[in-house]
Amino acid sequence: MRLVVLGAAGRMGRNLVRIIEETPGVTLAAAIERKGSSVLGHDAGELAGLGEIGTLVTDALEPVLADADGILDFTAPAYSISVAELAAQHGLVHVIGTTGFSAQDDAAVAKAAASGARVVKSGNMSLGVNMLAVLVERAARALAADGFDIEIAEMHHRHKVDAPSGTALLLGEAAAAGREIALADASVRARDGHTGPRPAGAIGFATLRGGSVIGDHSVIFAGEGERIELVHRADDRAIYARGAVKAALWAGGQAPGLYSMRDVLSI
Ligand SMILES: NC(=O)C1=CN([C@@H]2O[C@H](COP(=O)(O)OP(=O)(O)OC[C@H]3O[C@@H](n4cnc5c(N)ncnc54)[C@H](OP(=O)(O)O)[C@@H]3O)[C@@H](O)[C@H]2O)C=CC1
Ligand SMILES: O=C(O)C1=N[C@H](C(=O)O)C[C@H](O)C1
Repeated sequence: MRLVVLGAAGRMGRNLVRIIEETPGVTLAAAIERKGSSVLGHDAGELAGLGEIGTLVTDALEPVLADADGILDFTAPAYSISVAELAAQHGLVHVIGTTGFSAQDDAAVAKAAASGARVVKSGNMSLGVNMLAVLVERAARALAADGFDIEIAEMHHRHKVDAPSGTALLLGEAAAAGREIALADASVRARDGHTGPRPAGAIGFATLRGGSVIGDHSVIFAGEGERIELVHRADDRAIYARGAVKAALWAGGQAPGLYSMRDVLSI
């Protein structure tokens, strides 16, 4: 399967190039960066710490799509939406790891998936986080009648631009599904000043940013006199890149549509 990596010089882009190079059954079709980027013309393998692989970074996405099967996209929402439209036109697999989408952005991606793209979109492509989401949904369902409050805390590196993280929202959706409610009706995404007591049934979010933290997430079920904490800590961005490549290989065999990592992993 020939895969195009967008944002190839980014933190995730470099990991994607490394994982493609070591995974049987996939090859790097092109490495893309935006017009004017200082890395255009550089070897994508050099950027990824592999040495020369002969694929030079280019800003010309459309010409490479005719010879590609899929696109791996960890960039920014507006760009991911425009690429989803191209993926639909070319009938390609589009794996979207980008986070920070609005509801309107999500609708645009769903439209592209309904027009011919095979889209896998997830706030977190790792096996561990998607397994955690299964556990969170199960715990939220089992504890629904017992008055446990749900709080989701996340910490990421100082460069992260969106909050709460895509993973925190994915875990919030899992908790809401367990309680059979809509997350939008229950989520409390910020607290400041005299907030009053915690609303019953709220799903709260807390965001920390600093240093080089790759991604830590905790889902806390706080009851009367006891507390359950379900935690995932990422030690290496390769977990996301491996998940993205797995998603691309899986989506290649699916009908056009919008899929999640839980679909890919069958969990
Ligand atoms: N779902 C998952 O498992 C994971 C998701 N992510 C998400 O992936 C995204 C990227 O994260 P990360 O790699 O750390 O970020 P980086 O900033 O390191 O990389 C982003 C890359 O995308 C490029 N890019 C951004 N906007 C555009 C645009 N409009 N047009 C063309 N290229 C663009 C950047 O280029 P430039 O530098 O020129 O802006 C850069 O090369 C984030 O949304 C993050 O939350 C991250 C890890 C895992
Ligand atoms: O920006 C990041 O780094 C990450 N983003 C994703 C998110 O928003 O949850 C996934 C992971 O936590 C790393």
